[in-house]
Amino acid sequence: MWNPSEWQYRGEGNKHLVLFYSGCSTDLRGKVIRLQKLRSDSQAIADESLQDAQRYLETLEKVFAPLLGESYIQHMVSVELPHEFLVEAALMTHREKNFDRLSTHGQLCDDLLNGPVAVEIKPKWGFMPKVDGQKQKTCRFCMHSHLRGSHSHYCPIDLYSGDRGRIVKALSALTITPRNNFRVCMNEPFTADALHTLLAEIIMTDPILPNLANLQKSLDELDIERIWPMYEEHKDQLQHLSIDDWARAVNNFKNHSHRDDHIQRIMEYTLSMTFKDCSVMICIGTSVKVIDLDLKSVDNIDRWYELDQTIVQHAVKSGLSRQC
Ligand SMILES: O=P(O)(O)O[C@@H]1[C@@H](OP(=O)(O)O)[C@H](OP(=O)(O)O)[C@H](O)[C@H](OP(=O)(O)O)[C@H]1OP(=O)(O)O
Ligand SMILES: Nc1ncnc2c1ncn2[C@@H]1O[C@H](COP(=O)(O)OP(=O)(O)OP(=O)(O)O)[C@@H](O)[C@H]1O
Repeated sequence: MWNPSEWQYRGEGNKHLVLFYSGCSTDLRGKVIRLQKLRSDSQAIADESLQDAQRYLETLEKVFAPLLGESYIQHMVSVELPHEFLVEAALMTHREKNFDRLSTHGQLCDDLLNGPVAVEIKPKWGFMPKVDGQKQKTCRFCMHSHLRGSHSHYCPIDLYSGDRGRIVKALSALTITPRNNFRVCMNEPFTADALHTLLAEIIMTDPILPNLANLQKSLDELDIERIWPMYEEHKDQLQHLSIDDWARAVNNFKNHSHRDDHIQRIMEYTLSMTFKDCSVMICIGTSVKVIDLDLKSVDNIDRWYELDQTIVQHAVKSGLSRQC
């Protein structure tokens, strides 16, 4: 079953390598395996890899499905992989190798880029925060692009706008400068115009983008500028959060309760960061799913605050006038 020559590279991020099945087994046809990249300083042994893989599935079920809706979450099963398979799989990376080995347990799931036309969009931040100044004018993505000196004309606010013309404008910008925000897999000939028209239709009728923007915004009501001081005060109470703690925070959020609880607000902000960084997989005519729903750690809050300040200060100092 685990013959490495029957698996090929599908994609990878910072933390996972994804391979698709190209062999003859009917059970595995149309599947991918998602493997976690580990560094040698990580202590993960087989047991921990199993726990990590199970933890990911449990987080999807208890934290992200209740927020996003079951239908957008892809079904996954945890599988154990033989050592020889992992050694060969590690050689398939396309990035400069940023890991020492792969976890012994991975997730087997449907290949969402396997259809006649499939698209992966990492839409990023789809709302303008309620903070005076530059943040009211220019969206986070455009300010970040400006800091990076990027030539991309993609603005997420266009993509999330619900307006056909603006959606097509965003898709055209993504086609010219896809960066890590856009990937198209086509097994049928399609012009860019035809693809944009089809995608715009799906984006306008499927509720996924409004839902994502709404989650990003309502989980981030206070902005990092108010979250960071709360985090500095409560850091010590935020160690070792369990999946059940996160599930409780989701429940509180959905019930509009614990609005004055700082820990609750910090956890909500952290959840919003996953929704600002996930990807939407559109397999035309088949499915729309959300991937890369990894729970971010609250330990990132210092870094997020620093980056936020760097991005905004650069926009202000350089007189960025863009209105999103
Ligand atoms: O901060 P951002 O908006 O640049 O997002 C990071 C992403 O950069 P991007 O802007 O999409 O190129 C970044 O993507 P790349 O590595 O650049 O493909 C990661 O997704 C990163 O998440 P993590 O730290 O690996 O959990 C993302 O970091 P987080 O901020 O979500 O922690
Ligand atoms: N079910 C799937 N079907 C097809 N391709 C997939 C699937 N899951 C992931 N991929 C591809 O593999 C890439 C990496 O997967 P994933 O986003 O899970 O990795 P990651 O390391 O967690 O990413 P990041 O660095 O953004 O956190 C995706 O961008 C996508 O191109």
